[in-house]
Amino acid sequence: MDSPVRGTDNPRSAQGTRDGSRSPQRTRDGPLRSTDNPGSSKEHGTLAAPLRDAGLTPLASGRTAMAGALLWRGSAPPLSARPNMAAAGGGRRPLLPVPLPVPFPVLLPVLLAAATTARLYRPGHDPLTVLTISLFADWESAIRVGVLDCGEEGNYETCKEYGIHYYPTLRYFKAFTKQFTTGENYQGGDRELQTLRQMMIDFLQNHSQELRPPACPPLDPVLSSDLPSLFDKNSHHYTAIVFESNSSYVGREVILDLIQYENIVVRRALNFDKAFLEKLGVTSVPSCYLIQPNGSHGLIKNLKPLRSFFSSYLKSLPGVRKKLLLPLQLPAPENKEESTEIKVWKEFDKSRLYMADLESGLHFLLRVELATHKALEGAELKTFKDFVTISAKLFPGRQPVVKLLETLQEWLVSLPLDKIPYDAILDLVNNKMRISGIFLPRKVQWVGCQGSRPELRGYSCSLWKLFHTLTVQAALRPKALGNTGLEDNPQIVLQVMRRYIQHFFGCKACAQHFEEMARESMDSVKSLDQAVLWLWEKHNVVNNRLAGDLTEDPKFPKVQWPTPDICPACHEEIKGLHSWNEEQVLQFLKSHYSSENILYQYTQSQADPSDNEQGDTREGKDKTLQKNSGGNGENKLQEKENPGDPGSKGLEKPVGNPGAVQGSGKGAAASVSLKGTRQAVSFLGIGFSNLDMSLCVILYVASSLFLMIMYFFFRVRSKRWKVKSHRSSV
Ligand SMILES: Cc1cc2nc3c(=O)[nH]c(=O)nc-3n(C[C@H](O)[C@H](O)[C@H](O)COP(=O)(O)OP(=O)(O)OC[C@H]3O[C@@H](n4cnc5c(N)ncnc54)[C@H](O)[C@@H]3O)c2cc1C
Repeated sequence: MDSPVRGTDNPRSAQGTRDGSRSPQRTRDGPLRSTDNPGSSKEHGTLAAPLRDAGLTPLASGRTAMAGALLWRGSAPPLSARPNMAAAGGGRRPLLPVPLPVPFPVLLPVLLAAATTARLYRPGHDPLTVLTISLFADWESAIRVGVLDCGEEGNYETCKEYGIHYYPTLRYFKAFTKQFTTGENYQGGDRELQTLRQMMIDFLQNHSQELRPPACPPLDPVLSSDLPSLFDKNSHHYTAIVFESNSSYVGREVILDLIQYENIVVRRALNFDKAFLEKLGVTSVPSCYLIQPNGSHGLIKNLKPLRSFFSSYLKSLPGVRKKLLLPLQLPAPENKEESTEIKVWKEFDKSRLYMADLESGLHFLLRVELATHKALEGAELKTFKDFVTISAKLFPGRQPVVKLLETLQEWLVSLPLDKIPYDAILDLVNNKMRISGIFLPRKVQWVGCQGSRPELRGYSCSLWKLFHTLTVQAALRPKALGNTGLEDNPQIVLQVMRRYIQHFFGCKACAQHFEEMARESMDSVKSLDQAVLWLWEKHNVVNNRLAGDLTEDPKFPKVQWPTPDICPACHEEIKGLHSWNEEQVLQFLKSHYSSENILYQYTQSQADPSDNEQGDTREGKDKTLQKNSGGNGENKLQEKENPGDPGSKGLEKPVGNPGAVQGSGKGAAASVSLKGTRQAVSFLGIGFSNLDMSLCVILYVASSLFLMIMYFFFRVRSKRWKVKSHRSSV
């Protein structure tokens, strides 16, 4: 048999030909190439399995992760990455987000990859999901990878707690971390798989010796002086030594690839001791030298000097086996929720605008995207205020939603603070003050924005629709922004959108692209009509760029919009070339994004029992967990109860009056300092928190005391006066 190992019995007599040194190889191979992780295809028939295998047990299952080492609290690569995964992984099923918290103490190092269902990342650029797969297989006893989907309702609070603003975000948690921490941010320049692997190795190596995870073998190179001891004939296992340059990661990757295998020890050595290397016949690096259990040894030849080649060769050695690990407690398959979601398809008319999409977008924006910011100040606060102002004035929504926006706007205007904790805003959005007549549905209900898979479309679609609607409304009602300080600026909606995307939109790459377009031509917009057309045109530029991209929903291909079937007059042909009739396009946009074109089907009514308790997501967390364990989401519940119920389109009239709203604005202002209040007492339709009640009591006691003091003061005075007048009369 032609073994690639050319044995020599004595390393000191080993000869080698000098064929020039090779620089360390860094694999640029695709993350899912079978050679990258030979075991992966077998071990990861589905992507759900690796997560469960890794002990990343969904909290919903109520079970703990393996050895209690790890629990994840939230989810994932932009679910955006999921379709990519499926494509890149040759039919692998999408990775499931792991809706679990990182528990403290953390026993093993953990890499948390947070992302969102906003799925705004291009396939090749988001290796996180891929990373989790390739690492789960072999590195898991040294480091685990968890994926948190910040677009998942049950994870909103976690993402906020961990301060995840952009996607994907990578956080490291060192082993044996006892106290709660939001982890170390990965600040790396790119998110290429190879870079991430190397970052993880650096992270492991930076663990202090005593905090190094027990299963993590030494990653430092063997000293030249210690090398001869590795040739000890009495060892009963293989010893592989990867000779490499100082900057190479191949050795460490191979070490980690083999940690779950018995009968083999992998070490790395640097190529400093040239004379010794020569004796071993090592003429180039990286090279892999193998010492057999019987003491014979030699350089492994005919192998490409790549990590994957070294690893798979070593794993295939006779007697080298994967260690038997204790079977994990596997949770029940988690996917029910998603598959149910996909099945319940809502029929819709693509020529209409659905309020459910706009409200769901607002809900996501206010309760998820912005809520990950602990406080707003400076430019962010200004952007938020302006966004709320234009929405309050222009959003063609149901009365309770508009009232909510108006209340929020008045409250923001009335607050003389430079910095506002976002929790205070959320209290108002969640109507903690129980102000009658204000209400924003708390659920995502995509209709015209639903995707053929849950990770497609959704929020980013609704955000486009929201801003198109706002530009059109501004053009249709030019006086709407009067007295707001934002009037007389035809670019105002676009500018607010630009700043919103810049400061808050989770997809940084998208924000960058949008900013480039804005810088290029937004200044040229001179009228409200031009603003409508500018956004339409730029949206089509984005559509064009993303056409054929894996983020594209096959059921909703990226096309130049509006298509001839919904607006034939928008299209013209001049000398055989397509051209837009912009006048017609403007008319079409003004009609498409007008109030008259909005359908209220599938909107959630205030009477929805699940919305009666408008607690914040912290309060909802327990409920969410219960919900998750039930395996079905609220969406589905609602769909069952209200499958496109036209009755739900009722435009709820606000129950309260303007006064109530005004008063509540002040009440909400007080809530800035009312963090932590939980229970509320309802009186005359207005909610009072415990703190409110305590303040009332204090005020009551204080005024009673004041009255008593005044009483005694005047009594004493009048006595004195009587005595005085008595004396004078005597
Ligand atoms: C500001 C911004 C920038 C983005 N940049 C990127 C990026 O760089 N890379 C990336 O991968 N993703 C980006 N996205 C996301 C991407 O544009 C889509 O939103 C996402 O892929 C979902 O696509 P969709 O099929 O739902 O249609 P979307 O493009 O989201 O469109 C939503 C709906 O708007 C209507 N519409 C379509 N075109 C127009 C138009 N020209 N004018 C008016 N209405 C229209 C249609 O009814 C369509 O269904 C960005 C999103 C936003 C909001």
